[in-house]
Amino acid sequence: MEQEALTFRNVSAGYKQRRVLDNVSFTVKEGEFVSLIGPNGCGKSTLLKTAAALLKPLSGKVELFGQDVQHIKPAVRASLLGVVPQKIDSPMAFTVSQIVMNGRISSMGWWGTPSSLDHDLVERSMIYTDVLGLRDRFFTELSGGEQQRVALAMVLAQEPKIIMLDESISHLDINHRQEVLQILMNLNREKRMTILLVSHDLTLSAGISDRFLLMEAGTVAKAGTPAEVLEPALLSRVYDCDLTVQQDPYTGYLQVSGAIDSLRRRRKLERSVHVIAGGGSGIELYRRLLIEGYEVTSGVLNRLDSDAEAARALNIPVVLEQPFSPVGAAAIAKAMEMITNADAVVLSQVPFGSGNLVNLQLAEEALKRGKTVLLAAGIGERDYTEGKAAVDFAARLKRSGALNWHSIHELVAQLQQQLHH
Ligand SMILES: Nc1ncnc2c1ncn2[C@@H]1O[C@H](COP(=O)(O)OP(=O)(O)OP(=O)(O)O)[C@@H](O)[C@H]1O
Repeated sequence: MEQEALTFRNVSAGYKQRRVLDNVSFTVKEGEFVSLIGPNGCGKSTLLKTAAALLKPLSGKVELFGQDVQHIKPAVRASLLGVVPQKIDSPMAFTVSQIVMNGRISSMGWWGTPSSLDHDLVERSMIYTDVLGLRDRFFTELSGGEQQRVALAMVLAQEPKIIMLDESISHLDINHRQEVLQILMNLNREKRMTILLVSHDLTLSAGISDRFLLMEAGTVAKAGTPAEVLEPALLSRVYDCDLTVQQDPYTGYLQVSGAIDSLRRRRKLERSVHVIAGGGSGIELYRRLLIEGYEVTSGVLNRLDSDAEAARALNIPVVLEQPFSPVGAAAIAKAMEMITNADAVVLSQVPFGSGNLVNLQLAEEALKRGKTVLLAAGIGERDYTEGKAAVDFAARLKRSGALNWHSIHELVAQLQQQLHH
């Protein structure tokens, strides 16, 4: 049976103020080539740092070849695991060959003298990664792509059993990217080296990986073969945008792409959306609706609300009311005018209290005027009114034809369907 190279058992981990990984469990078997994918900030680098014992789990356990990674001595760990980070900060003026020789330090000790084997491994790694010509240059003076190749050379010189690469091919030109991937695939096939590659190039990764781990907000949303994970509905949800997956009829390779058609088509849509928000819940809606090409209006908002500030910065017309005072008739009339001019009304994930319940009345009026009304789902968790008035209101709105939305991607699709067909 294949040995488990890397195993996360119910691992939660993160930084002082912020828990990032939430009860993550998965296994990478020895000899597998796995791509770790997921949107910016979902926790891929944090996962690698936890695997490399640079971060201690808050709970759960990380095992490297069956041993708790926290209990493995650093020198032994270096013989098992090499990490090519996103970026290396070299504090001192090291030359390229000195940096690559660092990969050997754990096996010879800080004060040890490099043996001829060490020199051979360093030389070979530099040849493989095409950095031999840079050997006497200072690392800090290299380009981003050259630095990435040197970092890989250092890890290759380390001769670990598993290599983890954190977007380490992102700066490489197409030629060097192919070469580095070829090196990784050769090591994987010929030496059964286990590879865990953080990648944003889903198409490329699909062609070279045995399996994908798809992360979403600190959890593993799905693990499986590329075909199992590259599923348009799942990807569109996790990346919160429209993605398509096609299979090349000749090679059988999967290709993931954003909707280029809709990008090319994108122009002013001549449709307007009124957003009812508050407390910062409107900012992402404003951003996405403007990018999609809608005219946006918003309100009623409290004058000091962060959404009011964002709307001002984005030139979005808003109806404002003084803070700490009930919404007055003038503001309500102004908002109603905006709603009458809008094609749709979107309610954000704003919490409701007695002070802003009037916004739900505005939505009700919008429905009466035949507007499309889209309501963020889960109002029950955001209802701070007495007697759950907002929940009752939302139920009434739904009975009158309001639609629910769960993600901005879904909201954009619903608007498209309601307003453009
Ligand atoms: N040193 C740190 N201290 C506090 N928070 C951090 C630290 N490093 C990362 N984070 C936060 O942890 C979350 C996950 O970050 P991480 O770098 O793991 O994401 P990622 O999936 O690798 O993203 P990307 O695709 O952008 O590289 C982010 O919200 C990030 O801001």
